[in-house]
Amino acid sequence: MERFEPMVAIDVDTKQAALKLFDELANDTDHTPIVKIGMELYYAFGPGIVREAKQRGFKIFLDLKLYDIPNTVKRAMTAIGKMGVSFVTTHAAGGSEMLQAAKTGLAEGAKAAGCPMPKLLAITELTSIDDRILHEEQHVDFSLIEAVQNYAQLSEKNGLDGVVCSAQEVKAIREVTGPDFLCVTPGIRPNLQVHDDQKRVVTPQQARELGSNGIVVGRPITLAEDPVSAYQTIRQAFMEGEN
Ligand SMILES: O=C(O)c1cc(=O)[nH]c(=O)n1[C@@H]1O[C@H](COP(=O)(O)O)[C@@H](O)[C@H]1O
Repeated sequence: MERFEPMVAIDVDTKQAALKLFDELANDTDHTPIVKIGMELYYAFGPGIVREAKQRGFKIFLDLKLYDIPNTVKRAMTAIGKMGVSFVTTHAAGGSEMLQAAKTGLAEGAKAAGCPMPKLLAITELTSIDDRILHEEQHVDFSLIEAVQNYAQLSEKNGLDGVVCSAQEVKAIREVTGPDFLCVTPGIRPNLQVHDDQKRVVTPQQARELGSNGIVVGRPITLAEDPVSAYQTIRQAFMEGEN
């Protein structure tokens, strides 16, 4: 099973804070994390922040969660495909036509720029959603696990490389998808007693045991007193199964 180095979500509000984290994390050259650039950094600082991360040798997970009509998603993905990033996200809820458009656009952009094709992942149900929100607010009649399984199947059928889900659903996803289909899992909390906006959480060690291909970790690293040491502890638990 393919297991990626942890993906560190650099969700910070200044360029200086982002560059500081890049520099600190780039120093551990034996275990370089994948850097996740999401909406906060990208909307504030644009493609320049992606270049800054690439210059330091990181693989980039550009997490912009595209969700729009197929034509708009295709064109945006074409632009993203030219950026030389390694992972990209869209929402499975956009449906098969949008998912295919995302893949086509991404491939066209990558080809035009001579970049490798990034791995295209679909968000299933955000890890901040629980059964109550799904039923009471979104009026979905299926269980969360069933909804996630459905989105995983839909994504695989439309040629995506994998999904973003909680590690809690990985086993259920593996029952309905092929062995190479990727499950990338945020909602990682080394201390499960900490309650915040994440609802479906597991420890790094549990994510490993549940068969996650890659963990996405933000605040447990970015807000730690020593982010590099927090990263190393989390990495070891996920990659080597030690706490
Ligand atoms: O696409 C994502 O990465 C994502 C999907 C999801 O369902 N839940 C989720 O938390 N994320 C991202 O993963 C990161 C989690 O950060 P922390 O909650 O601070 O560890 C954030 O950057 C989220 O945007």
